[in-house]
Amino acid sequence: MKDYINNKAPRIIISGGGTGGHIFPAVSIANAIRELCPEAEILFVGAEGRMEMQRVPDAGYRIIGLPVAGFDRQHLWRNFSVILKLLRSQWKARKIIKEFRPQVAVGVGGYASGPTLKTAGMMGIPTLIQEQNSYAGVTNKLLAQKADRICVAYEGMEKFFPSEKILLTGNPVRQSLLDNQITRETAASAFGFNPNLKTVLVLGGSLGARTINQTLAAGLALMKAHPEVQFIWQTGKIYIDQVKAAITAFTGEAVRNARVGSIPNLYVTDFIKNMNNAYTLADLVISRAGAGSISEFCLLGKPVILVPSPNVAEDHQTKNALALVNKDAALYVKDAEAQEKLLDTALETVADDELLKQLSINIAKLALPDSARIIAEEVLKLIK
Ligand SMILES: CC(=O)N[C@H]1[C@@H](OP(=O)(O)OP(=O)(O)OC[C@H]2O[C@@H](n3ccc(=O)[nH]c3=O)[C@H](O)[C@@H]2O)O[C@H](CO)[C@@H](O)[C@@H]1O
Repeated sequence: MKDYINNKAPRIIISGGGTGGHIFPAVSIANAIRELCPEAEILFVGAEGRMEMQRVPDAGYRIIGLPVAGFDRQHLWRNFSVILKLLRSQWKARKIIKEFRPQVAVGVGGYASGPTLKTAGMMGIPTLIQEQNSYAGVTNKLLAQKADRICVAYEGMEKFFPSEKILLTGNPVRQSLLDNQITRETAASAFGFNPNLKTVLVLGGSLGARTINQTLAAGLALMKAHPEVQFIWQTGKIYIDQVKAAITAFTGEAVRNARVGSIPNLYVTDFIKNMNNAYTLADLVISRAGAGSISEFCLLGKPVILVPSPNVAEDHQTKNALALVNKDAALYVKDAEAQEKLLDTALETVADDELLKQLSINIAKLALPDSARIIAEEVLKLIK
């Protein structure tokens, strides 16, 4: 790597955030840069008050927050304060860039990345953007003209970006998920579960999913009636109290340490920190169709039922999901049909070993490995 950088420690800004879907790839890219070039200085720039302000320092990196906020696409008249925040953020980004003097800036999407990447581009600093989804986000589309390199995870992204800048790298996934050596027994004991029973992992993405939570809350009796299947249910931080209240209303018991005495096959939590345990134990996953989650399912060969969120920009989760469903690599339940179909489909699927095996084989074919390292190399190449 030294020849890229003339023996000087490279300084790199990584910007983006808002949800885990942008933050986790950013941290993976930073780790891969550190691995290739341990002396690299890396500074994150995110949005004040958002998830990255906690998760990035947890991962061992410094982050500065901008007062940036997302546009309200439904009520345009409410955006006056958003424009002011954007101007203040651009001014602050300029100050950060002048002080830190990065040789390259990396944008991982989300409105948090807009001011820093735009300012870096205007100041003549090379930029690389990473798009996780099969339908490009608005911030990345705006940044694309000035970007030097655009790393994508799906084919056909020429619809959104200049084709000569595109590189198909896949989405970076936390390395620890791929190096996982945990046994099924150890994983089961983390949830107080039996390693010999089938397990369904229910994920709502980094923030949780209302429909999936409502569906499981309405399906407590069905889960209780199937003690041969264990459920790990991740609700998201904003829904955990509602979910616990629904469980208590059904059982008459409080949820203690994620467990309920009268439904011993259920584990409920707002967020799973150790995804290794959860993935090791899961025979089937029910999930939103966030791009990062999908990349993990592909790399780990996990059979999955996707329930795309209908509330995301340009319905991009449905497009992410269909890219797999069209190759028989995942099952698909529409958000509007979840209440009616989701739990029954999950119980039928998890009992069908042949189907589980086929789904696992088909989804594993779509994996794009080594993404973080490939992107890190591209970042370092941009340093003149
Ligand atoms: C509502 C919303 O705007 N969602 C977007 C967001 O998804 P979201 O933030 O949900 O992100 P992804 O599905 O891409 O990734 C979620 C990440 O969180 C991790 N995880 C999840 C649950 C948990 O308890 N513990 C845990 O560690 C997963 O392992 C995964 O690494 O960014 C994605 C990538 O741009 C988009 O495709 C999604 O549409």
